[in-house]
Amino acid sequence: MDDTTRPFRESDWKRVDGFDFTDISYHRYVGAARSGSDKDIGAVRIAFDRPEVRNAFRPHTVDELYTALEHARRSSDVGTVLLTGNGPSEKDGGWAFCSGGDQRVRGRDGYLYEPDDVDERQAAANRGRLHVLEVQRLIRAMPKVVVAVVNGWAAGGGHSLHVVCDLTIASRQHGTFKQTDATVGSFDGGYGSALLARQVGQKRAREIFFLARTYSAEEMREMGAVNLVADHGEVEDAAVRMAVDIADQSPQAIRMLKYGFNLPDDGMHGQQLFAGEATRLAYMTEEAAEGKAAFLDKRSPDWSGFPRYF
Ligand SMILES: CC(C)(COP(=O)(O)OP(=O)(O)OC[C@H]1O[C@@H](n2cnc3c(N)ncnc32)[C@H](O)[C@@H]1OP(=O)(O)O)[C@@H](O)C(=O)NCCC(=O)NCCSC(=O)CCC(=O)c1ccccc1C(=O)O
Repeated sequence: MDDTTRPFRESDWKRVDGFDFTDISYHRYVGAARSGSDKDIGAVRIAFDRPEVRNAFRPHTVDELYTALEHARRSSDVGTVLLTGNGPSEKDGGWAFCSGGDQRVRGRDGYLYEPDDVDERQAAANRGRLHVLEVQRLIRAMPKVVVAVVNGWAAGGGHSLHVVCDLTIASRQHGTFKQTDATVGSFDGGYGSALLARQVGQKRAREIFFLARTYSAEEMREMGAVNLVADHGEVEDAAVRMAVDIADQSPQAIRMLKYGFNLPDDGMHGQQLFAGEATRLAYMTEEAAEGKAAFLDKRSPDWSGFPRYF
């Protein structure tokens, strides 16, 4: 197969209206015929769009990424988010998922907005930022399946983003993993390392961070941090096929499963998300409706019709 084939089939996607992004692209899947499904599979594609710097993110990129992810989170007809990087670089043909924080705009207290991006009223709040961690939390907390499509380098903070996604598909020819945080004096001591250790084991995770070596897609699959390796031109097709399968599952079951998987590692925040969804389900029962009705009727609730299940 020709490994320079582009994975992004533009005609199968429609740009999501209402946004004027510069550093990312945001599309909705409209290629039902090619996906093999006759229904809307509820998939969106969010891609870093800075291929000339291996899709490194600056604060403005992170803002846009957060905005698109939050839009996807709030869209009740979206079930799967593909997160990837546009490419290749026009400079040298290199492919990247994401190479982490843009080192050119790193200041002494975080990453700096460029002057044109700074809202004067918020100038003080816009000083050094490390808010890709907010994006990590959003990916973790959104009750949709987020699939990292690693079509090139996943380095530094880009490596951490793939780790925090629910599933990862990687390009056999170009998917390359390298945790460079420590090389540049950074460290993701949160999800990027702890969750990686859950995925590949403590010794392997420490090796990946402490040695900052380069790993192929196949090596990462063998270690357990990648679900599927596909030929470069087919990585996005493989991700769409995952979205087709996800669309066949109950949205409620997916929500409860994602929060159930997160719960042991996410402490009370994980418990709160799981419990919130359990509360939503409870509200849908006659039993909960009786509690509300009794309050509004100014009478004692009558629980006699509701068994004490065990
Ligand atoms: C990714 C590489 C291994 C790719 O190597 P190669 O294919 O040889 O390409 P290059 O020639 O190096 O790069 C081409 C071109 O791109 C520029 N570039 C690449 N990466 C970056 C970057 N991160 N920032 C700025 N520019 C970049 C490179 O300079 C070249 O430009 P030319 O003008 O053409 O020369 C390799 O590129 C590489 O190692 N890149 C750096 C990876 C890196 O160290 N990233 C930062 C890690 S730290 C981080 O991401 C912190 C993020 C964060 O906010 C955070 C904070 C706190 C906790 C957690 C996190 C978190 O990690 O999420």
